[in-house]
Amino acid sequence: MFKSKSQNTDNNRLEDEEDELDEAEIEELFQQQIPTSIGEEEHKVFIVHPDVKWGSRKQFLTTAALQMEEAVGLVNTLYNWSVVDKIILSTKTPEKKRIFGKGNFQALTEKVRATPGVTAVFVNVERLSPSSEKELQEAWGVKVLDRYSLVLHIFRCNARTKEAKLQISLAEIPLLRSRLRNEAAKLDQQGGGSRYIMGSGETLYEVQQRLLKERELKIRSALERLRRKRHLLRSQRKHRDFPIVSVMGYTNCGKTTLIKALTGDAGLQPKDQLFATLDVTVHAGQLPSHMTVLYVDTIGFLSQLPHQLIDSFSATLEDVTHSDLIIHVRDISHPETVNQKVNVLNVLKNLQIPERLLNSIIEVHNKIDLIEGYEVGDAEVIPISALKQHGLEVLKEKIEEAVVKYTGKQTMTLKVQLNSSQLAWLYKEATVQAVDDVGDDCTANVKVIISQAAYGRYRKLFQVT
Ligand SMILES: Nc1nc2c(ncn2[C@@H]2O[C@H](COP(=O)(O)OP(=O)(O)OP(=O)(O)O)[C@@H](O)[C@H]2O)c(=O)[nH]1
Ligand SMILES: [Mg+2]
Repeated sequence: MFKSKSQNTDNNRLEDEEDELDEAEIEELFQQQIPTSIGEEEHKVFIVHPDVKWGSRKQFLTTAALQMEEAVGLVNTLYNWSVVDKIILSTKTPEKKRIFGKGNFQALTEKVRATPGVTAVFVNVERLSPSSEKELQEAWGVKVLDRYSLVLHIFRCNARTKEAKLQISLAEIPLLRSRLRNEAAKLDQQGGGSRYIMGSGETLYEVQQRLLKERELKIRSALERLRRKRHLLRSQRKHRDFPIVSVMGYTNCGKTTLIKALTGDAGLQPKDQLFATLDVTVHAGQLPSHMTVLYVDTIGFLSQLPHQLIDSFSATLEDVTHSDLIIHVRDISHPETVNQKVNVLNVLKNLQIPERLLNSIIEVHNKIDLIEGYEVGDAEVIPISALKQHGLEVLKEKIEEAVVKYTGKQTMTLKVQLNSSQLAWLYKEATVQAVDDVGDDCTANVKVIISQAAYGRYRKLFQVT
């Protein structure tokens, strides 16, 4: 908790905290290649999507096709990777030890072996147990990946900031732990695993486990410190009273492009790849009445993002629960856009976002430039092209309307007596955006973002009509 008296002290503390975080240490944690990590080599990938049959054949095939498409998208995200072949297999137990039935497994093994150039098989399940990973690897003679290791690899390639790097290092811990357990079991079979290290009273396995635990604690405490810093920034932001608008949606739908278009922030880099944005970043933009709002760029959704990965990244979504408004961006040119919408809304519900905020969602249909004559059926939905900057004025008006509705804040220009305490009061109770036209009569036009309640008090206090 920060109990400093002035903002200045807070700032100093912020810097102190920053110093406590050893940059080199974070880099070391991150660079330490985990044994299962994939490296930078080129891969030609065979994708297997095992799925349990459910509903009608059509329903089954539709969902399986969406998930296969996502799997292909994941592989293509990596610039020197490509898909050589793909297959959907129905299975009874996709998450169990034996994923494939005997017949299926044999047929699959023959197919993989007969595929020229293949260097890896991506089995599209959340996690493979280390033993089945090993078994499949031996049968197919190539690297075997599950969604956890692949998504982690993609995150690793895209991580830029300290927080993202730490979160990835944390997400790797379960992989390291299960690998360690596996190795210990192997050593035990050979009769060496439980031997004590001379004089230490610990076995090798116990030492390794302890080191891993220490690594985890180190990462967690570094993350906690960053998080506290973010809380502080957030409370300072709140104090400034700028409305906060979170921009959310499926990965690659155009969130970053849209924020760039709304704010003109040249530092933003949209990319045609999944998970280009791994950190929550905040960018200021102006609405038609010149009210300043802060747009929060967020990590994109994916229908089957592994749970543990979501856990380590959910903290980054904390900011969203504190926003005033959500914009849900949809890539309307994507063949699975409807399923994607359902998925995003489900994730939002699971994030325990307040009801008020869920009701405030503005749905935006992006990439309309890719569909000739696109028309939305719903008057509440705003069609845009973030890339071509079409529809942005209408969107800004809609955002402003919603901000006023949900926050009670509006932009006003007030005529203020400079020889009274009016201006000081406004600085304290509202957000002063500009002070203009200081004339001879000692008045100024002051542009403020002010809540209805504060404006009521202002009028009463200074007897303004
Ligand atoms: N044709 C077209 N392409 C767009 C439009 N908006 C975004 N794109 C493209 O879509 C790709 C993804 O854009 P981003 O803004 O990085 O998407 P994002 O939602 O931030 O993606 P993640 O950060 O990975 O979740 C880029 O290649 C953009 O140029 C649009 O209106 N029309
Ligand atoms: Mg982005």
